[in-house]
Amino acid sequence: MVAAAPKTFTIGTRQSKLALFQTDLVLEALKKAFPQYEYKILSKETAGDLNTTIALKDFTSKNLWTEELEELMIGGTVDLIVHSLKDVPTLLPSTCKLGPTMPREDSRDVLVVKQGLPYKNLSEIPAGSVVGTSSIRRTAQLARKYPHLKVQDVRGNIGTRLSKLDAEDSPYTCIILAAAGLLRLDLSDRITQYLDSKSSGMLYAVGQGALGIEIRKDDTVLGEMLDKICHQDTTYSVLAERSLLRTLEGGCSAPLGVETEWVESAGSKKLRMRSVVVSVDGKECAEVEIEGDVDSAESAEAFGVTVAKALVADGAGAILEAIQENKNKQNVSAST
Ligand SMILES: NCc1[nH]cc(CCC(=O)O)c1CC(=O)O
Repeated sequence: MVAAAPKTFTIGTRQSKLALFQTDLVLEALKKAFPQYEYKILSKETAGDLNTTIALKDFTSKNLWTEELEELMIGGTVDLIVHSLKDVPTLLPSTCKLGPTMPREDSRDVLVVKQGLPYKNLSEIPAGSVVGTSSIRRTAQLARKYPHLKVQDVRGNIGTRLSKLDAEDSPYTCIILAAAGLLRLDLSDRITQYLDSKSSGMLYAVGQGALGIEIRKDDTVLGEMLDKICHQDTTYSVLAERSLLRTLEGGCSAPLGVETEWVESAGSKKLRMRSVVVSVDGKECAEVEIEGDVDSAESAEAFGVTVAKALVADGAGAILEAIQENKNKQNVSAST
């Protein structure tokens, strides 16, 4: 009798350096916890990778980075997909789900100043300078806190954005990126300033810095395996953040910033969430800071809903509606 070949799990990923690095983190953790199985990687360029000319906010399909890999998973060609959680829509195909996730990298945004320029933080950047970002969240928060700066689109993966910034004829003085990408790619020397509520008033994107590990909904084997390699604090924080985003129905293009941290309060551990919704011109803003008892997936999601309601009570609903109306108008004119 020949022994049966060990079971093989195929991990789907995008092909960017960051995506492959993150996939490797999951692969190594699985290998260590479950050495009896084999693992292989299937990497694929997605629509989001291939189209770098259209501004992100103008894409109509929300599932730019995830859809094609999900189709492979539903078809059985891959068993799990490793995403940047930030790029994963809040609503998934009905047969897919996110599993528990691994420890989060630094979740903050960072300022990266063009090579050779002397500025050490956002407040030192001179009026009229161009900040590169394609994110409506970063644009809106910059307009609110740093109205003297201009914003211009910059697309491409992290390496491409850095070259666009440093090019001699570049229009940019600086760009804003996620710390996580730079840290994971060993580019921390490019970080000029970490941005957060204290240093600059800038909050990060829901899920930023965390991995999204997607599996088939009925795959109890992989679900239990991920339980073994997961980090509960991260899993609960990002469940709360994604529940907030889903409740506001802003989708991935909402000008919504968050900042979550675990704090000791009156002898118990609580999840503190700051959150902001800003109009694109920076003139309107809803902002809250709440602490909640979070000790299960359910209470994490309920906490996200609580924060969303508080934001709406502070005016977030009107800001998001105005953005939606504007989009609808643009779509009508574009299609006639
Ligand atoms: N939207 C692109 C994207 N998706 C994930 C990251 C970085 C890593 C992360 O946030 O997990 C980035 C680049 C960036 O925003 O700088």
